[in-house]
Parts: sequence; C-alpha cells; structure tokens
Amino acid sequence: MSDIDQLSTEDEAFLRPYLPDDDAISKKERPFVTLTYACSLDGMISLSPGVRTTLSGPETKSMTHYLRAHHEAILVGVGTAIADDPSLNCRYSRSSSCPPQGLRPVVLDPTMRWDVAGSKATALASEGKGKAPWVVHATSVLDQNPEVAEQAKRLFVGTDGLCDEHSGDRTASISRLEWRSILKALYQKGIRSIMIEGGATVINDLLLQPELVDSVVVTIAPTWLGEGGVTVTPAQQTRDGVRVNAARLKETSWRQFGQDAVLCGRLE
Ligand SMILES: NC(=O)C1=CN([C@@H]2O[C@H](COP(=O)(O)OP(=O)(O)OC[C@H]3O[C@@H](n4cnc5c(N)ncnc54)[C@H](OP(=O)(O)O)[C@@H]3O)[C@@H](O)[C@H]2O)C=CC1
Ligand SMILES: Nc1nc(O)c(N)c(N[C@@H]2O[C@H](COP(=O)(O)O)[C@@H](O)[C@H]2O)n1
Repeated sequence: MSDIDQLSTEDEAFLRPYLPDDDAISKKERPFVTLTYACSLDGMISLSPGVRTTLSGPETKSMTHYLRAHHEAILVGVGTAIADDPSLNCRYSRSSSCPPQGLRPVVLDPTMRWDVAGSKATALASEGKGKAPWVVHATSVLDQNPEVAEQAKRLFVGTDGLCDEHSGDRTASISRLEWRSILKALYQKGIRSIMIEGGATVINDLLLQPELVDSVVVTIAPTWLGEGGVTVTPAQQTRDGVRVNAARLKETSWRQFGQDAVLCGRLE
C-alpha cells in the first residue's frame, strides 16, 4: 500500500498557479524551476548536518509527491544525496496533466563524491519504481576520470551548459558551477521542468537568484529543531554598503495541510 494519498480538489486548486507553465517555459532556455523544502519554525531543514530529519507530516508528504508528479526532474545536492540516500521517485498517482515521461532524479555532484551505483535511487530504478539518476559533474573532473565520460547518466557542465568528452569548456571551477549553466545543460537534455528540493547549500544559493526560480513552495512544520541544526539562511546582502533583506517572496498564498502550513510564492 502507498504512503501517498491523493490531494483534494481544493488542495490541487491552491497549488495550480505555482505549477510548471508551458508559456513560461517556452520563453526561456532553461526548465521551469520550483524550489521546495520543509523547514521548522526556527528555519531549519535538519537536526544537524548530514542527518535525515522528517519534518513533513503525511499530508505535506503527499503534497510533495503531487508536485513531483507535475515535474520532469527532481534535483538535490550531493550533500543531501549522501546524508539522506533519498528515493527521488514519485509515488503519486499520475493524471493526464502530469508530464508523460515520469520524474528524472538528478544529483549535483561536481567532484564525484556520490556512490550512484550503490544508491537507493538506482536500486529503485532497477526495480522499475523510478528512473535511473543522472549525475551532474564539473567538466574539470574529466581530466582526472576520462573513463567516466562514456557513462550515459553522467552530465558534464561547463560555463555554457552541456559539454562532452571531446568538446566544450573545461575551465569550470571544480567545486562551483553556475546555476544558469546547470539548468541550460538539463534543458539541452530535454528537461522542461524541475523541482529542486535542497539541501541547504543549494537552497541558499538559489534564493539569491530570483531570475532562475519560477515558484517557491515551503512546508512549515509546527516544531523547533533547536540549536545546531541546518538552517535556510542565504548569504547576507548589502546595497550601497547597507544591509538589505537577502530574499523575499511575492504573490504568496498559504494553506494548511494536516498540521503543517504550506507557503507558495515567487521570488521578488
Ligand atoms: N527538510 C528538507 O526539505 C530538506 C533537508 N535536507 C537536509 O539538508 C542537509 C544537506 O544540506 P547540504 O549539506 O547543504 O547539502 P546540499 O544537498 O545542498 O549539497 C551541497 C553540495 O552540492 C554541491 N553544490 C551545491 N551547489 C553547487 C553549485 N552551484 N555548483 C557545484 N556544486 C554545487 C557541492 O558539492 P561539493 O562539496 O562536492 O563541491 C555542495 O557541497 C541534509 O541534512 C539533508 O537532510 C535536504 C533537502 C531537503
Ligand atoms: N518535503 C520534505 N519534507 C521533509 O520532512 C524532508 N525531510 C524532505 N527532504 C527531502 O526529500 C528527500 C527525501 O525524499 P524521498 O526519499 O525521495 O522520499 C530528501 O532527499 C530531501 O530532498 N522533504
């Protein structure tokens, strides 16, 4: 039996304005991006670095899988892939409004730290319960690992999108890729909508790039995790030498799902 329930028509109507929209996609050379995560009342997403922490209740877990059903890919950073060993699949019953090809898991792992073959996502794919993950690397790793270039599920990203072992820029920093380039590479591979679920490094980075994020969906759980947790806190921003807010949502809507609140919006 599935742990994921169908959403009510009211829940679906609440989320609809924030779902991927074909008109918005066709105007950009990147996928529609939904940034989503669950946090506590003290703004934390896990109890401590590298610890998988359940914050969503059953209703918001179903809501997350509904969102997954409406995207073509889901991305997490390698920190999350190692800490959580996530399934990254979709267990929501798909409808005709969902993309037909199913959800592609993507892990951002510039320096090849993740054991893709030993992961739960790969095991689920081999059981037919999800698609095989793609792993995004910096092109610079090709020089140290030329043999991996032949593996279809590895995407090499340079300063202007997708590269292969024979062409493209190899100067991208080994530890840092531009989000515009990552998204362009995924678009070049046919991905038209992507849900980015974390972790903290990825979320903090993207909250400062409103031009690359179309919707934000935050689950707020009625609990405080306490000191020492992993917080969503983008880097501080200044304008003319004066501190200003780092990021802010506009066009917001709230709804209660079980014991949790869900806040949707778009970055200003
Ligand atoms: N409650 C929730 O909704 C969620 C909670 N979590 C929690 O978050 C924590 C993990 O967060 P965190 O450790 O920050 O890990 P992340 O998942 O954010 O992964 C961070 C790593 O991803 C790579 N990376 C990130 N941005 C870029 C970029 N622009 N270019 C290239 N590589 C990049 C880097 O890898 P490298 O170091 O190799 O360069 C970086 O160290 C875990 O405890 C997890 O449980 C995670 C997701 C959701
Ligand atoms: N929405 C949400 N609520 C929580 O309480 C969470 N801990 C997370 N974490 C994210 O979901 C991934 C795990 O999900 P599956 O194993 O694929 O079901 C995890 O990797 C985080 O990205 N999210």
